Amino acid sequence: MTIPFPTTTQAAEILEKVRQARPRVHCLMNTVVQKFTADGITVVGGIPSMTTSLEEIESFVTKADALTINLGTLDAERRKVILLAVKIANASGKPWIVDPVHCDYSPSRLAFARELITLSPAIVRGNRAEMRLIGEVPDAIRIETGPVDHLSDATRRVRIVNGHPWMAKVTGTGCLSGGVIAAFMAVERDALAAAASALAVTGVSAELAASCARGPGTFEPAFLDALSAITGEDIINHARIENEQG
Ligand SMILES: Nc1ncnc2c1ncn2[C@@H]1O[C@H](COP(=O)(O)OP(=O)(O)OP(=O)(O)O)[C@@H](O)[C@H]1O
Ligand SMILES: Cc1ncsc1CCO
Ligand SMILES: [Mg+2]
Repeated sequence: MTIPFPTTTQAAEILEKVRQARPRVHCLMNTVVQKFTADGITVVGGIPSMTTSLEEIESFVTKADALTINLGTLDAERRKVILLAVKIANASGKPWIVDPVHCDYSPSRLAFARELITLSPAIVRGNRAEMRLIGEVPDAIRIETGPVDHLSDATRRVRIVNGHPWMAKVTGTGCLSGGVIAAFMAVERDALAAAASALAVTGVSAELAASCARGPGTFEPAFLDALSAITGEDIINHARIENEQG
């Protein structure tokens, strides 16, 4: 029998650590889902900051515990601020995750995503179409989300089977997961355990939320309510964290 990695008990413990430590997460988030992402980080127990100002990014990243970079609304100014933020995060040992949103729509965005991947992110997360183009990421954890989330590093493969189809009907649940994963990475050095736990927490929260929502519109606030209220026991009872072989 293979032992699930991380166990549901470990996932519950990492969530509790987030709630105790209240990590600061700086987000270079697309303009579409800034509020939703900030709310997701807040209700799970972290403290978000969102500025994209070139003059201020050094101070914000220095004060943050982790960084999330999202390419959803990329322009020339954002490219500059992202590269500076990454430099500061790397120099100060802060973990960061990149979400290559819509890299499948634009060759220049794909090239920028690939450039970022050479700069040592802890994690690259995208949806199926995006990660198909990104391919392997030998020096980072690769996460492809969807009905089942697939996570891998050089030696381990994990899948998270939780979630609900309404997650795909609310814009930004993937972007939000980047913020939540960053909060979990801030308190757990093993980034694969952190990310698997974060996705189990969002997936189980979505299931609990869907049971009292009527559709995607009422699901969105119910999801934030569930992320706020979820207990360690909910995770132990409902998380489906599975090892993948090979
Ligand atoms: N059909 C589904 N069933 C269960 N969970 C799902 C389903 N589709 C997506 N999810 C969950 O929704 C979240 C977002 O995944 P998705 O792959 O849709 O990201 P995305 O396309 O990058 O989203 P966005 O760009 O809108 O932020 C993940 O946590 C994933 O597990
Ligand atoms: C729809 C959309 N466009 C740019 S970012 C974003 C949010 C989800 O990826
Ligand atoms: Mg996305």
